[in-house]
Amino acid sequence: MAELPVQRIRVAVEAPQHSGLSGPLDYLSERALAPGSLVRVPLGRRELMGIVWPGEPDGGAEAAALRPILAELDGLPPLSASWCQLVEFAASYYQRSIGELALAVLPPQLRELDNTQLRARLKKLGKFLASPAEAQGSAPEAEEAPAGRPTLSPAQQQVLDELDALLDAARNSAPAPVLLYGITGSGKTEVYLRAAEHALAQGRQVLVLVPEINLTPQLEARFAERFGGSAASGGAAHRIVSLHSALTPAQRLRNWLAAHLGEADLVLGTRLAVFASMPRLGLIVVDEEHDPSYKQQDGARYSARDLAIYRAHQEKIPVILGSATPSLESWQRANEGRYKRLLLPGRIGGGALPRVRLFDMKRMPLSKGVTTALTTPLLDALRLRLERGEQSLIFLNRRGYAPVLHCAECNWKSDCPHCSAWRVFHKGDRTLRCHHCGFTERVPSACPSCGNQDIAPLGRGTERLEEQLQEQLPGARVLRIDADSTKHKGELEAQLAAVHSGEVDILVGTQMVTKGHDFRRITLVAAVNPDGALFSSDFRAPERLFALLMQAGGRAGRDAEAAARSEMWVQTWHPEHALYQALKQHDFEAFAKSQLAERESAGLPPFAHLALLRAEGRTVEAAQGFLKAAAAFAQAMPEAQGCLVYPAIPMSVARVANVERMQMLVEAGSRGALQRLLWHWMPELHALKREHKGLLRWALDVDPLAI
Ligand SMILES: Nc1ncnc2c1ncn2[C@@H]1O[C@H](COP(=O)(O)OP(=O)(O)OP(=O)(O)O)[C@@H](O)[C@H]1O
Ligand SMILES: [Zn+2]
Repeated sequence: MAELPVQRIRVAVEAPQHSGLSGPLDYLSERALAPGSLVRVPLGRRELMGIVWPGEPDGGAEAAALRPILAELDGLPPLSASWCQLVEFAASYYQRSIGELALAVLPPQLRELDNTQLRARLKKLGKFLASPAEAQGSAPEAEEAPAGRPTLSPAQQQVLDELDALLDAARNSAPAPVLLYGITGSGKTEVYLRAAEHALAQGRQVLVLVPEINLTPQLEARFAERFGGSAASGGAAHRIVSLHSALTPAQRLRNWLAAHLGEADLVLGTRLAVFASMPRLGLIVVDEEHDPSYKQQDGARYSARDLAIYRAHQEKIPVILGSATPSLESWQRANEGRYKRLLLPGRIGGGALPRVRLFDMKRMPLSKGVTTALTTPLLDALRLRLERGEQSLIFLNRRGYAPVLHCAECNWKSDCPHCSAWRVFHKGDRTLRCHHCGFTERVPSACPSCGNQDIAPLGRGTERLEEQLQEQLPGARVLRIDADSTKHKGELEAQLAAVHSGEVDILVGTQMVTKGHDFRRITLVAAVNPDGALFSSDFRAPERLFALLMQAGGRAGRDAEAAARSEMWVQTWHPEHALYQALKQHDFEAFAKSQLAERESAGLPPFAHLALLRAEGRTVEAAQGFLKAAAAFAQAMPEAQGCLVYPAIPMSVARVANVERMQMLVEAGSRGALQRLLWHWMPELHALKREHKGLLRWALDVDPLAI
């Protein structure tokens, strides 16, 4: 038999951008392969997974120089054209190579499989799917018995009607993104559930994004209760899977496969789930859309929220962004009419938002034996809750016992030898720990510098607050929830369950506990030390603080019956600050308006577009030298017209693990102008890296969140 002519096939492989291989590579195959198919190919001396990529092969190299595709993973339907397009867009927008991004967003285990292993996995998946649908993972029991489908509040009904109208009007075109602006406890989740029901009824899949892993169990439980096939859901079972980084590699692959094969109807996940392959996708929900966790902080620094909007547009499906404190980007787009703003103005049950009280620390009497966080009025308020059998939440965004240990004799402080930061005192395991590089030592019994026995903690973290509460309020059941208390699997779920079931009187925690949780018994939320963010050099710090405090306050009075006596306390040295004044009125709109006016006059996002170039070197000079050369090159580029390159400055924590870190901001009036500059600049940066030997790493962050 005559040999078939071999063909060129374009394959995306995981070659990092700096290798200079930015696009897919050509390989040879004896038969045509559908775009989106997974294949194994040689690259250098390695053999890797690749994805047959849509589009014409490069055709550059001689066929004789090309290598053959080794195998095709034939048990799976190919990734869809729109999935490939999403990846291609993200790679281009965030300046990464297609192959790097495409492979990085697949479940890690998938990349390792051969055909035999894949078949075994699919068989296992089949068994899993045959088992009765139940939430995957450890969804907590809902506290109250499921009430089935509640009657919608008039506001919820109106939102859903408007949503329907929007979809009707947008037949065959992409509906505008919906910004669901609803105060805390207004029933946004119920709106997501109904919108999901609608999509599921049409045979479509639904993707729900949440900012943090620890919010997935709660949401999963609510979706499972509604759609998981229990009596309350009316019997029709839908498969729900989650996708986040806390799953085992095997679970992640299984859930991904379930979505890809169209077997899972609902996918709940964190930012990485925005890349889930979902052939029947019909709705995307982004809960707490303002949350900074949607931005990936390394590798391809993508914003899952922004990609969700792109994906919805491309697939012509609705996307709902929900928040009580929308990001100023989204808020501005709604102001401009590009997003459709839908409003849930009141709490379910008609309860009020907690009364916000600002306590001026300058006028606070210092109570004996208690440092300033636990002021007399706060202790009284806590006692009152204890007497009434209600819960309180104290929010302090700093974990550990104290941020620094100090010797009053010689002024030694527990700095980290490797970072420009203090090591934090953790009393529980008697360590000094650097939260930047992880360097950990046992607490010295005397000052390492002068031998003084009397070294003392300065300041306070959650651990110390917990201890002080126990001292001041003996008998109160105090529980701390932060990254330290929840290191092990299952701890957070157990702790949250204890709060829900009323085994806790006072909850102390970092921002971990302020988000999303539907606590029913809290009537007092106190922020004891929030001022730091008011004076940050990051222009987004006030926006973040406002959102955090609104969200924290939103944990109080969620039960309408208790709403009237619910309070949010803010202990501050600056009660007159505009941010707190807006908070006092629960006035997000006034706050947004004033922030947007400031941003506009200062030429900051959303009125300008930013990229941040970061450089790391063993010395400041190495990092700076690279950035200076990069700036000089940019300034000479015709594409940089209308763009501004700022001088390089050290990052806020300049040295981490003995590496000096610098950053340089680039600003442009439009997205297009910024993208043009970056496109021409990137190849030069790769070349510059080779010239600057002292440079360890550089990275580009498009639309950076933390500056
Ligand atoms: N129509 C309704 N009838 C009765 N209860 C409802 C209704 N809609 C929502 N709820 C209940 O009200 C509570 C608050 O709703 P939900 O958690 O959806 O609010 P949210 O807006 O998402 O809050 P947050 O932004 O604070 O997380 C929940 O316990 C929910 O079950
Ligand atoms: Zn360190």
